[in-house]
Amino acid sequence: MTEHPVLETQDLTIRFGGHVAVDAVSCAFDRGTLTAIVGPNGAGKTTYFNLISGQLRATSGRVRLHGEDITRMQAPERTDRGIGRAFQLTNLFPSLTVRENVRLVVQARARRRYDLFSRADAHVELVERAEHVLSEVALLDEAGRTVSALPHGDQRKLEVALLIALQPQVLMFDEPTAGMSVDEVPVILDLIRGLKADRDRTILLVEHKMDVIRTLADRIVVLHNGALVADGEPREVIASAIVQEAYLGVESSVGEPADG
Ligand SMILES: Nc1ncnc2c1ncn2[C@@H]1O[C@H](COP(=O)(O)OP(=O)(O)OP(=O)(O)O)[C@@H](O)[C@H]1O
Repeated sequence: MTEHPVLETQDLTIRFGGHVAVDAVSCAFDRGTLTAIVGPNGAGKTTYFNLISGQLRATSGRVRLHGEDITRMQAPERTDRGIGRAFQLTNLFPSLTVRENVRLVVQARARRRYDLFSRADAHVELVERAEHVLSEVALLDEAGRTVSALPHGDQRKLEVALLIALQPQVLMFDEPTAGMSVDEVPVILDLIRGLKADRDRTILLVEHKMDVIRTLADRIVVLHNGALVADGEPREVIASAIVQEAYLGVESSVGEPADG
């Protein structure tokens, strides 16, 4: 039996009026890999993410998860099946504590997936799972704090915690370090690196900062005008003529020297 890639897009396309924002993108993502999706502003990166997570419907083409066609599924159904997208700050409950926020997601997940509520020890298990998630993102010490009182960096950690709480197999991060201070960035990168260490996870990362991409990505996919123009091992892709031409002139952060 052929093993399907965890996630795959085939000729995935979306048009907004006459504008093709994602143009016949075919790409497969395997278990245990972290792929950075890069490209100039307006290249279609976020739109591609929206098509995968279900926020947008494709004009044509397919999205498959473990070989199953999910192109027409709504976003929540895709989440149930294992596609998790990092929460934005707006999804947090600011007046609840960190722990309460995590428990809510753990609980919602359990209710949908495991029917844990039918079991006597369900509560204990949910509590333990939430504590485990909190420890994974090093937020145990802040667990009792109200979200609105958390420093910005910890709120961003909580976003990652909520993603983990969903127990997705595919984890999608859209510019996870955007708007972060210099000392906050390494913390989130360490978290993503830690997630990557679990070889069952498949991570997709939209990111502009080339130093971040260099340290995290196993592979780089380049979008330009909605189309996939390069795909491969980071060093090769960065050095390729098409990236030098199509990307370097436009996105200056990519032009920084390699760190070895
Ligand atoms: N809902 C929409 N309606 C019309 N056009 C859209 C819509 N969403 C995206 N676009 C257009 O599709 C193109 C791709 O946008 P997208 O946000 O995916 O680019 P991006 O690569 O994520 O850019 P950035 O790096 O600036 O975030 C842009 O030209 C954008 O204006």
